[in-house]
Amino acid sequence: MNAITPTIPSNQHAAPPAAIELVALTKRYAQGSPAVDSINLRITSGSYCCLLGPSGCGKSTTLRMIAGHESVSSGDILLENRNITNLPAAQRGTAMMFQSFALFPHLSALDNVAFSLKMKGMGKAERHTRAKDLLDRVAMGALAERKPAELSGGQQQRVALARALITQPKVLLLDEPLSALDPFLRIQMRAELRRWQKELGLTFIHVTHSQEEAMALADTMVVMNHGLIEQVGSPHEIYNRPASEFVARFMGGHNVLDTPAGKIGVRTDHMQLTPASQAAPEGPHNQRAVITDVEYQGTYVLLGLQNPGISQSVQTAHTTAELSVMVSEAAFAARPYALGEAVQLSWAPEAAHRLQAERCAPVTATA
Ligand SMILES: Nc1ncnc2c1ncn2[C@@H]1O[C@H](COP(=O)(O)OP(=O)(O)OP(=O)(O)O)[C@@H](O)[C@H]1O
Repeated sequence: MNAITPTIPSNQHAAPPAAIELVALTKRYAQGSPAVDSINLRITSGSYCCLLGPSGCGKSTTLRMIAGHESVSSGDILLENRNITNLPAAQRGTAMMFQSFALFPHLSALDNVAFSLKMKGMGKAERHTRAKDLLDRVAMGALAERKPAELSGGQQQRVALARALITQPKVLLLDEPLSALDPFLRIQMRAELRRWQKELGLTFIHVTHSQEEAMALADTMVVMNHGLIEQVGSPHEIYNRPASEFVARFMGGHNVLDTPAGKIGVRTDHMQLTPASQAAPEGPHNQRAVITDVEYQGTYVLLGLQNPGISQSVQTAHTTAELSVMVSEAAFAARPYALGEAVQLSWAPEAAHRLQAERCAPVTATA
């Protein structure tokens, strides 16, 4: 165990209690950049926290270290101020729910849920009573005798949740729990997960690569990239004020524009289009562009645009960066734009905010 005693700032008493605190947590699998690079994070008790980021950013490694399924290279993990860094998984007060649910195929739903109590030596009658109570709680009591293969994906997920809860964890860890489900069921089960978390009042830490899933579920989103935390905030904060170019691009729905003052982000639905013939004088909050793509999306039309006047020979990844503008269906019907049409793009100064180009140091973050 590392000899780290977390320093408690004098104003900390005002902060809500942390269920999980990561202190300079690092995982190094081999030479080179660490998979998780000295991250600091406090996850508020009773909150729904989503760890989000592209493949390989270190989110699953972080979750596995919290669960005790992966050793820590350096740093500490505290659960309600108790240092659990080197405790065995079963003694941490966490439980894990996996992507594939990992149910035993030969056991009934009831025996799957009761399994860990059996391992602890609890008698059959008592463990079955406790397992049945939990199955009732997730509306699966009537199907308690069925095997996993006789259950739908959503029902299996409920059994997996009951199985994770039987150990009475303080923190439930969920590793891509919805990715095995079809898109309709995924949205339904997403709502159930959120409801369960609120009803149980537990801390959920949910790993996902889906921005939409994280936005729908999280009280707090933690966006990771290359083993570092890029930004921590509510879905509204992350979507409306992405801190860096990476977060703006990863979350989508934003244009990243080069200005003399540096890079700025503007939401695609916060940009206005004007036909070139009615363009205002060029200024810091507008730009010429040409329509290169028109996509009908139902409630809105997504227009792809490119800066004009850049010959093919000088185009680079930097200069060809595409822009998008989201126009309501009604506005597009009133004034449709055609491919190749020259326009002026503009935005209100308050719709733009500065972006950091890249993170160069780990942030201290509170979720
Ligand atoms: N057991 C391992 N041995 C060596 N390297 C590993 C191991 N597990 C993960 N890595 C590496 O650590 C980095 C982070 O992996 P991790 O699985 O945490 O990423 P992730 O963000 O969860 O990605 P994904 O969404 O693809 O699961 C990656 O570069 C990965 O290749």
